Amino acid sequence: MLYRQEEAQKIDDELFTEYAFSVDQLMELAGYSCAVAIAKCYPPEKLTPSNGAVLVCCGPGNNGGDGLVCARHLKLFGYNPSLFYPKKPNKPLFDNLTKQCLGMELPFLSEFPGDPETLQASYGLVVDALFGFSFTPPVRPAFAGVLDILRRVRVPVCSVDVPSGWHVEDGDPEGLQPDLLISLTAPKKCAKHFKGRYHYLGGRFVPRILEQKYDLQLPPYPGTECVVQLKAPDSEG
Ligand SMILES: NC(=O)C1=CN([C@@H]2O[C@H](COP(=O)(O)OP(=O)(O)OC[C@H]3O[C@@H](n4cnc5c(N)ncnc54)[C@H](O)[C@@H]3O)[C@@H](O)[C@H]2O)[C@H](O)CC1
Ligand SMILES: [K+]
Repeated sequence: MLYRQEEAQKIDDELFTEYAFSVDQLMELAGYSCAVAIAKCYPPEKLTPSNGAVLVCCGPGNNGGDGLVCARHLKLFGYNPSLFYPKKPNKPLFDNLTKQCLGMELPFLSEFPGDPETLQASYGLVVDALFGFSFTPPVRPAFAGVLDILRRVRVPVCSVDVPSGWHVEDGDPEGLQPDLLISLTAPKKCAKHFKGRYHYLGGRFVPRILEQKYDLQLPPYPGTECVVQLKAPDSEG
């Protein structure tokens, strides 16, 4: 079951109000599941360049927060993440997530690599945590250049929840084409346009009653896993 932007926002809101979760809690689980899905698809020892360098691009909303959490866990999993975080909101949640990353020796870039070639010479993977389910196209100028470079890089791009720049329901055929999509809570409608090799669902925190209310029909997570694979490359599937 694929769901609409408005439903995604309602479910999110209910998790915080009716079910009394805090944003930090859900963001930790969301970002952690992204790091786990990335580690399953691209083990650090197989990345080129061989130092496990990953560029994590974080946007101004909660999708960006998921990116900060994901970067921290990637570091613990043996990757070498750097962050690009040009528009940090002035809120304790994002201050703390930033401090945690700095405390774990993750560098923050002052400028985005100027072209796809420069980016892929230094990083074997990009995490796209720029925009999630609250994005409305077209992208504003501040992020247009970054999205254009991400659209053209040849290293795999892993998108958190929604490929950035895509309409949450209609996608964007000319836009970014990630190799991995990690849908959070439940896949949004745009996921039907996803053409990459790997699709995972993460954010294993949805109470059964909420799942039934929105008829999410979530696939069963295996055992104690925090992610479930929805699409594998043809050779594996
Ligand atoms: N319940 C869950 O599944 C959880 C999901 N999480 C993640 O949170 C995002 C949604 O976060 P939200 O803060 O609502 O919005 P976004 O991050 O998608 O973006 C808002 C941000 O973007 C700016 N913006 C919007 N449109 C444009 C545009 N056209 N150009 C430039 N900028 C734009 C807007 O001004 C805001 O600043 C969800 O996808 C998950 O990734 C949580 O982690 C918790 C649980
Ligand atoms: K994203």
